[in-house]
Amino acid sequence: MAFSNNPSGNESNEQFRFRINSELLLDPNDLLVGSMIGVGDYFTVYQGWFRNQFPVAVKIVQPRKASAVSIEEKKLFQREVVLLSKMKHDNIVEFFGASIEPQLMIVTELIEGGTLQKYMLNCRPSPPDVRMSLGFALDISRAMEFLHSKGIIHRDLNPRNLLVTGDQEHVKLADFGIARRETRGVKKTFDSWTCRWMAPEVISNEPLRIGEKRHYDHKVDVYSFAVVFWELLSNQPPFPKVPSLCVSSLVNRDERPCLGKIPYQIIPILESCWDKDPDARPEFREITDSLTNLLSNLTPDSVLDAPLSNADDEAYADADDEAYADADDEAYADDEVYGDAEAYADDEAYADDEAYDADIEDSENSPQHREVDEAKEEEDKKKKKKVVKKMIRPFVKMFRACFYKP
Ligand SMILES: Nc1ncnc2c1ncn2[C@@H]1O[C@H](COP(=O)(O)OP(=O)(O)OP(=O)(O)O)[C@@H](O)[C@H]1O
Ligand SMILES: [Mg+2]
Repeated sequence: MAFSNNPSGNESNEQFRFRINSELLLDPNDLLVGSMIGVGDYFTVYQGWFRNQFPVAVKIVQPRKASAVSIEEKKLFQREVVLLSKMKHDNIVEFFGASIEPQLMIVTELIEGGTLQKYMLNCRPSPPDVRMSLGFALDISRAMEFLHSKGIIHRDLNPRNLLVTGDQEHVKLADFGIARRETRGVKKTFDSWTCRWMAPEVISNEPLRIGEKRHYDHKVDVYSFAVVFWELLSNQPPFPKVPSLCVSSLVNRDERPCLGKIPYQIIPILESCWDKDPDARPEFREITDSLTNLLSNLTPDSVLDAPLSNADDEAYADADDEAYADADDEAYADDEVYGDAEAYADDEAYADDEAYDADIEDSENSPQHREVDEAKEEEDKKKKKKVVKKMIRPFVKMFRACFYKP
């Protein structure tokens, strides 16, 4: 790939001097950049080769304005370079180097299994095997334990920022774009979908005095971990029926994702991790210990027990049906696997649409088309209902957002 415009060489460059240790910089001529593998808010990510020897991921800052990288973007880039270069851990994406010219780039190890979000979409409707979920949760906990030991809060822990290894055995933490040193942090802007993983103290709607900042600490990551862990066990998006705008008031009223299908042994871990009181949440060191114990007591035949509850079953069936599909649409808009996720969400609908069209065509051309049996009629009705649901979904979403009261 040819390097396009030179975003670091523009007027705002004069106002911002990079302070990146030269040891962290690599020679861009050693890089071969290939096809695109992901798009985030700040970066477009490409598969590449370093010195023709090993594959790498090349994250290139994508300026919001086509012509220039803003100072804000340069600061974020610099912050990510500095943080990532210090994070050497098996469950954190390995940093190889960065480049300022001809473009702002971060080069890391290539993780071939895609995001955890994509992995879970591919598993749906079932959750991953419980051993696999526990293993992934343990990987995440270890990465976070390491991060916190360095005094860093991630602040954006969600399945889009976790990558699955090529052998699908492990996950690694990626994307330090909004991580920061712990200083009883202040709120940062975030997109509405990611608020589903954010702790109540971060997304609180409580009014602030002028100049006052919202305070929180590293325990916000413990809350986010709990939501990701819950997702791994249920393979449901958090709060599928709730519009993003309303999640904040819901979690601040102590509502949490449904524990109906979660094994008994894991419920206490989730409940403590997403406790409203940050001080009541455990440290990752303790979570790592609990998960290690759980995993080591899990023999090949042992099954973790999930409570049986009809009410929960119904709730889930309901969520599976319509709201779940809504959530997928909403959830994965403007996401790097947007194509995949939308294809996934739409796949079913489109497959249904096509099947529906095909059915109508078949039945019209068939000499026996008047003899459609009851089961078939029922099936057609269901398909029509789905098509109508799909059509009115945007309006329903709008209504929910306007009138939703938790
Ligand atoms: N090391 C890697 N190996 C493989 N794919 C990667 C790697 N790093 C990033 N990606 C892909 O690129 C996408 C965007 O990367 P990243 O999250 O780092 O960028 P971002 O701009 O900070 O995104 P966002 O703000 O949406 O979180 C990831 O979701 C993932 O699909
Ligand atoms: Mg990201």
